[in-house]
Amino acid sequence: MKTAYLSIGSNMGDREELLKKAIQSLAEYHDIEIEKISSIYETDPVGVTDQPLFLNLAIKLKTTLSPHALLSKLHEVEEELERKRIRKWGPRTIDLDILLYNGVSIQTEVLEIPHPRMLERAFVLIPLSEVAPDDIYPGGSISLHQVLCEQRDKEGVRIWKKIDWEDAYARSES
Ligand SMILES: Nc1ncnc2c1ncn2[C@@H]1O[C@H](COP(=O)(O)OP(=O)(O)OP(=O)(O)O)[C@@H](O)[C@H]1O
Ligand SMILES: Nc1nc2c(c(=O)[nH]1)N=C(CO)CN2
Repeated sequence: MKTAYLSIGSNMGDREELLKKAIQSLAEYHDIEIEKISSIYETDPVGVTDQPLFLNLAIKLKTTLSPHALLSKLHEVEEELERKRIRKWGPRTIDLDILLYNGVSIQTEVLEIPHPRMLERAFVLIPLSEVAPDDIYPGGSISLHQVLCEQRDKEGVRIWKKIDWEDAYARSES
């Protein structure tokens, strides 16, 4: 089993419901085991700023899938949730990104790990530090917690809801 970290975001439609559905779809897949889910954060849009606020979270999972197979699974979930992408960095119902995968570095046309923009994004690092405080950023020797401490711009990211995810699953299954 390999360990991977994902970032999930939504800023269109019922944002919380879409995040939950994405996690549920991943959890139902036999090659993926979800280990940890961060709180939900409400975040100011980065890049294209004239768009609605996002909800963002991070998850830690174990998987037998290769990085490319995991990416295909994420694309499937995005399609299932009728991801609409109106413009680059613009509003979307759901966005799933691979941040880290088992300490490896990958640079291909379709997949880059670590995610190339993760270190600049407080909306990624703050949730990620909840689920991966002791993990080491690939190629370096500092932990993600230290990476976060060194990141100066933590503005525009507010905790929105702490969810007891076990409870949330138990309710949706009953
Ligand atoms: N680590 C990664 N996780 C997810 N997709 C990736 C990754 N590296 C490269 N990609 C590629 O990026 C493509 C475009 O992704 P997407 O449309 O979600 O970008 P974006 O969310 O608008 O911007 P950003 O990449 O800055 O988050 C995907 O189809 C995928 O092939
Ligand atoms: N706050 C926030 N801003 C963004 C986000 C996101 O998930 N949250 N995703 C983007 C493209 O991946 C661009 N900008």
